Amino acid sequence: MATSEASSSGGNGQGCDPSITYYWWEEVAKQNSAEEMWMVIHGRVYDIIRFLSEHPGGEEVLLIQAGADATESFEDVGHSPDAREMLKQYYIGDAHPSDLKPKKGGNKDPSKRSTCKSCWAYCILPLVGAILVGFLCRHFMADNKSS
Ligand code: HEM
Repeated sequence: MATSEASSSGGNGQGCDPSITYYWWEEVAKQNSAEEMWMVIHGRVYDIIRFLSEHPGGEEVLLIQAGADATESFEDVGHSPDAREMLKQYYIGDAHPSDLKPKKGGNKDPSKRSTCKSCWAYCILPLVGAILVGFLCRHFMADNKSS
């Protein structure tokens, strides 16, 4: 179960409801053991350890999503309203609204860098092309004049 230490983790941030326990993504990721297994679905944190063996879709799929955001996988399956109702009994709090969700496949910086790279390519390449065409035109015009 959630510890009081975990539950005090920053419920006083901007736009936070004092009646809700907020968890940082880092904390959620750590709760991935035989005693506690947390996952986030639509920004809400669930401790699904009691549900593991009962899940009609099997334990395996839940284990893969443990400690992470399972929203996409949960929705992909097209769970029934009953399944959504069941979620409530495992709810322990919300993912902290001011915490950034960890991205799959690395942090934000590399993707930022690649965006910048492509931006440079988009700006510089046409410029170099235009200069090259200008030089070629001048070269051919000079050739025509001299002959
Ligand atoms: C705590 C969260 C979850 C609950 C309460 C839950 C509940 C259920 C329930 C009740 C069913 C039976 C079918 C239905 O009523 O929709 C089901 C099936 C299934 N669930 Fe979940 N589920 C959860 C999370 C997940 C996640 C994260 C996945 C990831 C892929 C998943 C994959 C599946 C699959 C593959 C089936 C079988 C679907 C089928 O046989 O057609 N579930 N789940």
